[in-house]
Amino acid sequence: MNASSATTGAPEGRTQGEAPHRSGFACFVGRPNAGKSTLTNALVGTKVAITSTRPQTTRHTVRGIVHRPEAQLVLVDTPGLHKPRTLLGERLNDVVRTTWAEVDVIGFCVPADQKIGPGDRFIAGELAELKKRTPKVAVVTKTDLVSPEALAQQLLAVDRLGQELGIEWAEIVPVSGTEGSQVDLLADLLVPLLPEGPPLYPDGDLTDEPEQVMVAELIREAALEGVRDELPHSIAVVVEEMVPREDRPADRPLLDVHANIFLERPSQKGIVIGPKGKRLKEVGSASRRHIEALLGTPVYLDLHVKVAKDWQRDPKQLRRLGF
Ligand SMILES: Nc1nc2c(ncn2[C@@H]2O[C@H](COP(=O)(O)OP(=O)(O)OP(=O)(O)O)[C@@H](O)[C@H]2O)c(=O)[nH]1
Repeated sequence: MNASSATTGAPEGRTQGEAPHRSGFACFVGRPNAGKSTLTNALVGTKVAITSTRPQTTRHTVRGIVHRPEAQLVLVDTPGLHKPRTLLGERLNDVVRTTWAEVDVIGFCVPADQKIGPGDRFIAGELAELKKRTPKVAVVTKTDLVSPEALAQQLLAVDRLGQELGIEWAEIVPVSGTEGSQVDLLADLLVPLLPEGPPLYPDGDLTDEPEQVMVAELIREAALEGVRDELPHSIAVVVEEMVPREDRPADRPLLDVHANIFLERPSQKGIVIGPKGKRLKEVGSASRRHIEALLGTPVYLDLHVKVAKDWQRDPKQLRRLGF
């Protein structure tokens, strides 16, 4: 495809074909809780990646797509890289490294409100080792939490970190995902780092993640809300079926969603289900609202809690649960 046919809708004042259309993949890396998912959502403008106040909740590679007249930026949201303790941990790290090797630009996220620590160094060290000369942009996140002076210090610290490790940051950009501040600027800076090429996805697509996986993530997010620290890594959600209810009038459709919440141990059931099933009901209604918003249709959600013993350590179970 030539450049001009891909730049339809170019802003006024720019003739078509002046700037070539660019498209490609970007991913944000950084320690758990660095604000990667929030930033992805802010860039895409809708809730696609899963955020949580708990670390390491993003398990699936969720892509958000930023559509611009002159460019298409596909965001690949990777799980936090961490020292593997279980088979699942190892797989997650493999997923992260594979993702890094495939993208056109990498955003290294460091929260503005925390000193650069061993976690950041570990990841930056891995980035420095990357064989491919993929451009790397340092993103200082959560700028709304700090004073301008503290932010300036953090920008300098990130610059120094790059020099120490031999990483040449293509840009160093401060942003706030929650406030949306400088998010557009970040997109503006990422776009020129993408290769020339036609759009990779149809206009209007926000993500190519299968709907069922996104629905499962929404349920998992609701199930994690407010539970003890030991649970997050023990919960997996599988959507077994999503079917439109038959015999519904065309103007009042209903989607039946059947999903299982898998836990590692029977003792965890009580936490998720709650007294007289109260918590599970709350999980159901909270996630149903999000699913309805995502899919734009009323949903009947049928949730079951099951125990899949030690699923994190069992390759067969991991595959069945989609890892
Ligand atoms: N104040 C403020 N909080 C933020 C901002 N970005 C993220 N947060 C919060 O920081 C926490 C972690 O954000 P996430 O976006 O889930 O972080 P993540 O890097 O994707 O985390 P993992 O999935 O664990 O790797 C959440 O509680 C967010 O609400 C920001 O710009 N400002």
